[in-house]
Amino acid sequence: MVNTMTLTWEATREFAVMAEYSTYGSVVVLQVNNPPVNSFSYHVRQGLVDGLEKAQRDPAIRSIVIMGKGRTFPAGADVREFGTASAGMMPDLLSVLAAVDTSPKPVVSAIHGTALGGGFELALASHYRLAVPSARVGLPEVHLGILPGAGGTQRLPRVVGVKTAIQMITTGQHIKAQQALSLGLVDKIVQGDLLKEAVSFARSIEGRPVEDRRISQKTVPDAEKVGEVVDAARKTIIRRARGAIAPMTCVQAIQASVLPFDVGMQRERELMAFLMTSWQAPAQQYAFFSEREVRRWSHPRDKRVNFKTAKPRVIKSVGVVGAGTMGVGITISLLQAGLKVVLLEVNKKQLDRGITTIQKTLSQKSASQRMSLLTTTMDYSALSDVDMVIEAVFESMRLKKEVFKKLDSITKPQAILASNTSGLDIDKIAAVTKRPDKVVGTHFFAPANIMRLLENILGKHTSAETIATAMQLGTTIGKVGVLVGNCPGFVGNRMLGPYVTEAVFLLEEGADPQDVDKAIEEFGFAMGPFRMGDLSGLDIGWRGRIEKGLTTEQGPPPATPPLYRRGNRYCPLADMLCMQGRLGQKTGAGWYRYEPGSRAALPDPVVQQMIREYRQEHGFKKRTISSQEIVERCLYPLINEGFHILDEGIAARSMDIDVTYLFGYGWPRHTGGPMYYAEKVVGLEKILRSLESYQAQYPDHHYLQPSPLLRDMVAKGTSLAALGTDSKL
Ligand SMILES: CC/C=C\CC(=O)SCCNC(=O)CCNC(=O)[C@H](O)C(C)(C)COP(=O)(O)OP(=O)(O)OC[C@H]1O[C@@H](n2cnc3c(N)ncnc32)[C@H](O)[C@@H]1OP(=O)(O)O
Repeated sequence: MVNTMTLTWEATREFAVMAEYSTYGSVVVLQVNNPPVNSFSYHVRQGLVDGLEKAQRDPAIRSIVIMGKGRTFPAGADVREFGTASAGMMPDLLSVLAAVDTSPKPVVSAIHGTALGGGFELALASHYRLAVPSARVGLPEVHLGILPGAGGTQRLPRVVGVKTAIQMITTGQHIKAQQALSLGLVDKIVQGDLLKEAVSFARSIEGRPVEDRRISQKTVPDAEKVGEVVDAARKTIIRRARGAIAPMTCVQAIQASVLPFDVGMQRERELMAFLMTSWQAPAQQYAFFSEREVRRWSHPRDKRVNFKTAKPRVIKSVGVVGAGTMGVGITISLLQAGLKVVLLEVNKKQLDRGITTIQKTLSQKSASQRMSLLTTTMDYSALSDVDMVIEAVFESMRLKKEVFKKLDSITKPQAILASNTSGLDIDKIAAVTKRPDKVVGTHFFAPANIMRLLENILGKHTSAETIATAMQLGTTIGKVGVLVGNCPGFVGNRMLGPYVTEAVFLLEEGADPQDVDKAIEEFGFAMGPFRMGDLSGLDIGWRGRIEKGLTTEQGPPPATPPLYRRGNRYCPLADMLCMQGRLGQKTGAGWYRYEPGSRAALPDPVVQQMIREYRQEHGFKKRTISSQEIVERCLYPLINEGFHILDEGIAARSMDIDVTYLFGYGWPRHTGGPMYYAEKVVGLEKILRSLESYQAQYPDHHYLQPSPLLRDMVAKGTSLAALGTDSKL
C-alpha cells in the first residue's frame, strides 16, 4: 500500500473525491466517482482502500456499502492505464478486493448500470450484492485479450459452477439482474432509490457473521466434473476463438478454481501475466478504443467536416427505396431503433416478400409496435415528407441515377438523400440532383440488421451537416459509423479487390479454393475468400466487372488477351463459374457445391477439373503453396491498398480502416485490424520486404507494387498513429 505520509494534500483530496465517503448512522457508503464508467484507476483504488480502513477504525460503523456515482457501478479496471506506471501502483485491484473480502464488517455492493470486469469482481468479493432491475453484470475481459484477473475466474465458479463460469467468461456476455439473481450472483433486486435501499439492507445484516458470506471460502459445486466439463468446452472454444488465445487461457484459470482459493488465485495471476504480455491483448484493447474513437471523426477534405463543429439534422422518418435483401435489413435496423420508415418497392411480389421478412425478423415482443412505424408503398410520392431517404436498389449507376432524379423532385428540399452503394461514385449520383450537398453514401453490410459497420461516404459536395446526420443515424441504429472519402469501392471493398484477386491467382499456381480458405480461416477470418464469395453471390463481382468492361456475359471482350485486362494481369476463373450459372450458395454451386438446404461448402471435383484444365491451357505448372504464402499473398496486398487509401486521404486515420475491417469484413479482432496488424504484429519493414519479394516473382501482379507511403514510412521510421488526426491512441 502507498505510504500516506508521503502524499500531498492534493493527492489525498483526489482519492477522497474518487471514492466519496459518507455515513448514514452505522452505515458507511463509499461511492466511486470516476466518470464516465467509474473504472478503477489508481486514485479510485487508493480511495477505496482508504475508505475501507477508515470504516474499520470507526467503532460506530457496523456495515459498508460500495456503489457507483452517476451512470454505473464500476465497469472494470481502467484499460487506458494498462501498460502505464499507474497500473502497477499499489494498491492494485487485488489488494482492494482482498480488503473487501476480509473485512470483518459486512460489505454490500449495490449495483446499477453495468458491473463489469473488475467491477463485478469487486461485487463478488463483497459479502452481499444488491442490484436494480436494469443492472447488468459480466466478466467481458476476454474481449480485451485478458482474463478476469481480480479473482473472477476463482469466485464466479464457486457460485455458478465451472460449466456456467466457462460459458460466461469465454463469451464475456453481460447478464441481466433477474438472471443474476436466479444464478445466485445477486442476493436481492431492489426497486426504488438504490442508496436508500442499500443503506436499509446494510443495517438489516449488521452483526451477522461474514465468514459464511465469503465466496472465496466456498467450494465449486460441480468440482468433481471439472475434467469432463473442460474437455467438452475445449473443442467449441478453440473453434470459436479462431486463433485468439484469451478464451482457452480463461478456461485454464477457471479449471484451477477447484483447488484451494489461494492456489487458484496464484494460477490466475500467472495466466493473467501471460496474456497481459502477449501481443494479442494490446491489439484487442486497441480494437476496443478504436471502435469508440471513430466517433470523433473528421476528414482532411474540409476542416468543417469534423464531429466537434458539424451539427446533425434531426431525423424522425426515413424512406428506404428497394425491398431487396439490403433494403429490408436497413428497414429492420431503423424500425428497431424506433424510427418511422416508408419502404418503397416498385415490384409488388418483392415488396410482399420484404414485409414478410421484416415481420418475421422483428422480435415477437415488440413486433406489432415496431410494425406500426412502417408504411409500405409502390408510389414515390409517399416519400414526399420524410427527413431522409436511403436508396438500396440494385448496384447499377444507371438505375441509381434514375432513382435519385425522382427522389430529388419528390422529397422536401431539406431531405437528405443517401445511397447504399458498395462502391459506385457518389459524386456522379449527386450530380443528377439539385442538392449535391445533401447527398451522401451510406454503405451497409449484409445482413444489414446484424452487421455493425456503416461506411459513410463523403462526396465532393456533401456538407458537414449531411455527414454529421449520417454518422448520427448510425449511432441511433446501433452501428459503428466510419467516415471515408469517395473512390471506387471506398475503403472496404477497395481493399478487398487485391485480396480476392491474389486469392484467385493462387488457384492458377496450384492451390485449391479450400486450401486458400483454410489458411485464411486459420489466420482468424470466419470465412476465406471463396466461401465468402459463394455466400455473397459470385454474380455481384461479375456484374461489377461487366459494368467496368473487364468481361462480358459471353467471356472476354473481343480482341483481349485471355489473361490481361487493360494492361493488368487478370484471372477469368470467377467469370467462368458465373457463365456456367454457378453463382454461389443461392444456385447450389459456386467455388464449392452445396447439398439442397445446406450451407456446408463441399469441395467440388467439377471446379477442380475446371482449374486443372485452365492451368494446362495457359501453361501454369502446379506447385505446393504453403499456408504462410497464402496468408501473405492475400493479406499483404490488402494492407498495401490501405496505405494507398491513407496516402490519398480517403481514410483520415489508419484506425478508420481497422474498424472498417473489424466490423464489416470479419477481420480477426485479436490482431487489431489490418493496419494495426501490419505495424504492430508483423512490422512495416517486413510487409514491405515481402511485397517486394513477391513482386519480383510476379512483376505483372500490380497489387504487389508497394505503396509509396509504405516505402516512405519504412525509410523514415514513421508510425501510423503519427499520420492520424484527432487520435488519442
Ligand atoms: C487485474 C485486472 C482486473 C480486471 C480487468 C478489467 O476489469 S478489464 C475491464 C473490464 N471491463 C470492460 O471491459 C468494460 C468495457 N466497457 C464497456 O463495455 C462499455 O464502455 C460500458 C461500460 C458497457 C459502457 O458502454 P457505453 O456505450 O455506455 O459507453 P462507451 O462504451 O462509449 O464508454 C464511455 C467511455 O468510457 C470509456 N471506457 C469504458 N470502459 C472503460 C474502461 N474499462 N477503462 C477505460 N475507459 C473505459 C470508453 O472508452 C468511452 O470513452 P470515450 O472517451 O467517451 O470514447
